[in-house]
Amino acid sequence: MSTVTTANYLNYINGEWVESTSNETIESINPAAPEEIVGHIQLSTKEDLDKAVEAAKNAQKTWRGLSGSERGEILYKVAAIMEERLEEIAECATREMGKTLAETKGETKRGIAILKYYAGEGMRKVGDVIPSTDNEALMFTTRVPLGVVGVITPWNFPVAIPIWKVAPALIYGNTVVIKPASESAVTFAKIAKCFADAGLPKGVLNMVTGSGTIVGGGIAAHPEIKGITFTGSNAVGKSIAHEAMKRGAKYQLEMGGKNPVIVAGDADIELAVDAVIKGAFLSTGQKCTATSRVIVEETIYDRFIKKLIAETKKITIGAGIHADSWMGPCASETQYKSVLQAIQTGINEGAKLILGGKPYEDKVNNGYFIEPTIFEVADQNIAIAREEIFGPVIALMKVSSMERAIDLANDSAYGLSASIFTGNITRMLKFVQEMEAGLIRVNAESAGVELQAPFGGMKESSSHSREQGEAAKEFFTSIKTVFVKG
Ligand SMILES: NC(=O)C1=CN([C@@H]2O[C@H](COP(=O)(O)OP(=O)(O)OC[C@H]3O[C@@H](n4cnc5c(N)ncnc54)[C@H](O)[C@@H]3O)[C@@H](O)[C@H]2O)C=CC1
Ligand SMILES: O=C(O)CCC(=O)C(=O)O
Repeated sequence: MSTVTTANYLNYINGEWVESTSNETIESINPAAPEEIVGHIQLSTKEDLDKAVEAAKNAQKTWRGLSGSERGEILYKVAAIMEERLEEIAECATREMGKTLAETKGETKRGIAILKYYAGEGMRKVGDVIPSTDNEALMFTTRVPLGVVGVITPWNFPVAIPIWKVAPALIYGNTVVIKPASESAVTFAKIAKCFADAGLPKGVLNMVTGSGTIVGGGIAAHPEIKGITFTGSNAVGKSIAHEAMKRGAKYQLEMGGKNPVIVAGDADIELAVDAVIKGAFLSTGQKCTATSRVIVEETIYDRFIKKLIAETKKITIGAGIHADSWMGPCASETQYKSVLQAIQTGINEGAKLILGGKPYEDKVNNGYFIEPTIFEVADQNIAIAREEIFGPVIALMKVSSMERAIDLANDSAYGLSASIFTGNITRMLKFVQEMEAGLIRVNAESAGVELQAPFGGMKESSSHSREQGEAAKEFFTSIKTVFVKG
């Protein structure tokens, strides 16, 4: 294992590692041991951002002029370098935001697979031939990059999310300015280094770290940034949408979820319990696709709860870097406090706490650990049943019919992911038809998306666009319809 470093991580602008003009840095700390500084990152200024945007703009013409396969070759090299540095990147991500090493290794492998997928995309078709009503003409579509794209990413998937935005942006010929979340910026600096070491031309990818308002807000408002892709909270997502709309920029938002799992009377209880525990508590519940509401048919409710409690009690909590920890800490003090507050609100609003609900005491390092928490909820209007918590908390609800289960599941401002556990094909099909969610999962946990498939939500979970797979092309390019007459 590598030693902990308190190195200064610089911005990456125009192919150079540079300090911010502010001469100030922010500490990125280990949430499993908050005294430990993982690294110092730049507290950047608007001036730093402007330089990055200028570099990206200058690099754009040459970059878009390369063939897709030439751009793809570079992404394959980045993937190969990341493979060599997998342990270092995963370990850094675990130290920075707390999820277990098994999870960050899996996530880094996923990042590498995404790079390879989009490297291959450079050789795939970009348009269609469409029959013209004029039989002497040729009509077809082609696609062009947007230009400079701004990427604003969260801390909960410090490797996969930045890569699933940057890789498609680059392969379709855009240049990028990225602002990673401060809680995971050291990890992204290590990823940016892989791009640099793969020989990406200067200015094609630029990283500027710092405050959400100054750098993130600056990206949203910058007149030279033609597209913004964001994952994070609903409040910030909406502010980005307003800024982008004011100046006619394209935007794509992936935001919250309050993802339901329906457990029908005929469900395989063992399978459902296993999926609920993984969906709700892996990554300490800090996924937009995490299982948050569990809606169980009354005929199996008691058996389901008994098994859920028994299995949840087996969860081992501790620093993600230790192989025997199954669940790490919340990613930051802010998250820790906000989850404890949500639990208290649940108690105050009359939900029945049946397991957990307290900080998990870590006498050695005072990490931000919280026990896996399960509430029984009779009133679906209380906050714990409606608001995204982003922590290890489940709201359990009992229903008398599948109609009621689907109504309850749909009674949410969000619509990202939803699962059902049943062996009954009629129930499955009804769920597929009626559930208002971008990701429909049958006999599978609510989290865990495949990189080659479209990802995104309905209602307030996204800007109604989709990321990943071929869907990424829709955001990162503009279509041109070409009519040619000889
Ligand atoms: N959908 C998802 O995957 C995520 C959802 N969240 C939700 O958001 C809550 C708060 O987490 P935060 O880290 O504070 O999320 P956030 O939305 O504040 O941060 C996400 C990214 O946006 C940037 N940002 C912050 N303010 C900005 C602004 N005014 N303009 C442009 N960019 C800005 C941040 O620096 C970060 O890079 C969580 O409890 C969770 O409910 C958070 C992270 C990921
Ligand atoms: O479930 C997943 O694998 C992806 C989740 C995600 O994109 C998120 O939490 O932001």
